[in-house]
Amino acid sequence: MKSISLLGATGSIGTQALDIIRNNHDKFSLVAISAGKNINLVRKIIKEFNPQLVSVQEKSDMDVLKAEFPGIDFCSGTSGLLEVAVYEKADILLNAVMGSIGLAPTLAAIKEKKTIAIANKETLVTAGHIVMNLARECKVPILPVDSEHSAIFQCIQGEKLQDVERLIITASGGSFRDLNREQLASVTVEQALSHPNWTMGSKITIDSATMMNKGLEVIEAHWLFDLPYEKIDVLLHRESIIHSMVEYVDSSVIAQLGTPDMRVPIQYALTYPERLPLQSSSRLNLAEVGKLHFEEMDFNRYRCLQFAYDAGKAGGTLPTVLNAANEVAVNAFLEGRISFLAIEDMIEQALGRHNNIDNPDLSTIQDVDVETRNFIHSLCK
Ligand SMILES: NC(=O)C1=CN([C@@H]2O[C@H](COP(=O)(O)OP(=O)(O)OC[C@H]3O[C@@H](n4cnc5c(N)ncnc54)[C@H](OP(=O)(O)O)[C@@H]3O)[C@@H](O)[C@H]2O)C=CC1
Ligand SMILES: CC(=O)[C@@H](O)[C@H](O)COP(=O)(O)O
Ligand SMILES: [Mn+2]
Repeated sequence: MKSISLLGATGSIGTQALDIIRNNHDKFSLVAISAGKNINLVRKIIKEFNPQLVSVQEKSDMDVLKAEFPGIDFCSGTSGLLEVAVYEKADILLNAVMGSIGLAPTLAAIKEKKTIAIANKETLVTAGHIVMNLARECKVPILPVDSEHSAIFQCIQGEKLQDVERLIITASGGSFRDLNREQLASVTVEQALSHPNWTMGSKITIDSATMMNKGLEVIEAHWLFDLPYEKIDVLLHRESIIHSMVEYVDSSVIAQLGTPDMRVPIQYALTYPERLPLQSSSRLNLAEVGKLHFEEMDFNRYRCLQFAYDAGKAGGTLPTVLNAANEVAVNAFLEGRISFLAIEDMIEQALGRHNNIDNPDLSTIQDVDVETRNFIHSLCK
């Protein structure tokens, strides 16, 4: 039996993780959860899974829940995320919160020797060197949940890192893959939220449309697999059937395929190194799919991908700026305060004005994160 603490239990990844736990109650127990503001869903989760510790974003919500569920421990805010992350009865932290707010809980859980299953890519983008160094020091595994990284992880099992020629991360192209840059000027939030292949949280769906999601994933891959950016490529693949590939020095390419279903990588991270049958997963039928399509990435069309490669290669605090600027700009777009193309303009401005700091420590990263957010807020006014 593996005991799980789940950050972001009410989200897209969180609820799919609950599905896996629900279908394998003899293998997993959910001991602690965090949520944001979806209190009705928190109530349902408590009633079904009976976690012993629950954190919510707002103290007022916590007080309401405390009165309703006297046998459970509650906490709130950023300190609540930390408490859930280090909960003593948990073996695994599944980090499925959205944004770099997931960094501090991840570091705290690593120090407590929890195995980390990480969906929360922003944490690795903003401070990958700190997370991975600490994980190495504490001998804690960081298991990928992001579909592309899980695919790569599956493709490298039993292989040697020095035999890897390059990673090929696939990209669907997102909601606007058939639009040119002129057409992008007038797209709506509703259109942007309509991903062709995946149903996901709103922030990552916008990232997918700007191609920042792939940029974040390139940086995430750099840290997870310890490979230079020159060995990480992106390939447009409309169907999201090949979740990513690894090319080896002998020219062999190993790919991981499947229908787009995040429960596969979530479950693999939770069961690794074992596999479990996945209930009611739709099986891949390649004869039905018929054709798979591939195209080179156009870095002029998808400027955010170029920003991410540049920031990743430069290192230092630039990835922190990239991520923080993106989080605030995407939120402003979702709230209807800025246009779709303003997202990348603002990120470009934030990167352009930043004096990069080499090998930043945690407090430098936190300062740069706050400073960047303030800058983007000032642009959005
Ligand atoms: N969805 C997907 O298929 C994939 C997602 N990922 C990554 O996984 C992470 C989660 O994505 P996704 O599940 O789509 O996101 P969602 O927006 O669906 O869920 C986010 C979760 O985080 C909670 N949350 C948000 N802000 C706060 C906060 N300030 N304090 C506490 N909790 C908070 C939300 O709570 P509430 O809803 O209660 O407010 C919710 O539980 C992201 O990093 C994303 O990039 C990676 C690969 C695929
Ligand atoms: C499911 C998942 O892992 C997402 O990150 C997905 O990759 C988004 O798809 P695209 O960014 O390729 O559109
Ligand atoms: Mn992904």
